[in-house]
Amino acid sequence: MILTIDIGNTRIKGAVFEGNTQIDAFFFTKIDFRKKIENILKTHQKITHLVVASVGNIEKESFLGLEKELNIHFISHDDPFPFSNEYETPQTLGIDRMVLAAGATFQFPDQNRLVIDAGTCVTFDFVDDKNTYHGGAIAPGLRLRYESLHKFTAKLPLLALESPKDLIGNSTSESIHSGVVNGLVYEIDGFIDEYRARYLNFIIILTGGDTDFLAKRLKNTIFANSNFLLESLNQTFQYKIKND
Ligand SMILES: Nc1ncnc2c1ncn2[C@@H]1O[C@H](COP(=O)(O)OP(=O)(O)O)[C@@H](O)[C@H]1O
Ligand SMILES: CC(C)(COP(=O)(O)O)[C@@H](O)C(=O)NCCC(=O)O
Ligand SMILES: [K+]
Repeated sequence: MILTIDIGNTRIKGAVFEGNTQIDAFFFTKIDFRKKIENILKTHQKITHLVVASVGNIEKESFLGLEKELNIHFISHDDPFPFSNEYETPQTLGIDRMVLAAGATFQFPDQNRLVIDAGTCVTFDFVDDKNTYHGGAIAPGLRLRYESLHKFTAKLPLLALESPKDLIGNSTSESIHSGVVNGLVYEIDGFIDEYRARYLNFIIILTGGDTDFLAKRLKNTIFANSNFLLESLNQTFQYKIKND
């Protein structure tokens, strides 16, 4: 069994896989991280491998000692990936984005794919039907937009995510909700339309912490799967084992 861990800039997510079947899932905070891992290992004693994709600031030291019981692998740029990479700066490409591109390649063969990950940042990643990775976009995520409006102004309050009542915000709060939520929804739909002008057909996968909130508000048809990164991490590791 494999314990996959995705360390993002907001949250740490984990899932246990037996082959391709997910049998458990977790959220961690930085503080309870180590203890929680130890508990998971106790609950699932058949875990032999720990596979980590990190763009956050938990360092390898947090895993110290676990390598006695487990085979630990940090996914890196040097691992085999199922696409050819045309990013001009492949060494600075986020490992999470590489894993998402790999998952899209495995799960949706022989087609153009656009992966949208609505996490701390909203990332767009495009892999074409010849399995060439092109890159995409990095934009601020929902929570980050609320926080930046507050942080970089004198008068704007910090609000929790809420559905705007209308397009036209009739108060400070409603104006912020409209600007953040409607703004991001139009932005994502706008990006998809521009991709469609270049590539007639492609499938769209939406993932990340804001998946469910955004999915129902987009006009485009997408595959919504908030678990896509962890599934892709499991598949990327299995691909590595086969190709090593
Ligand atoms: N419990 C939660 N804590 C923080 N953010 C959450 C939570 N539930 C949903 N979210 C949303 O998830 C987004 C962060 O997504 P996530 O996939 O966890 O980010 P990352 O992978 O960058 O750590 C935020 O924009 C926020 O709106
Ligand atoms: C863009 C990101 C910050 C997204 O992180 P996340 O929202 O998943 O926490 C991460 O993929 C990253 O650090 N990328 C490096 C730059 C790049 O991908 O080109
Ligand atoms: K992201």
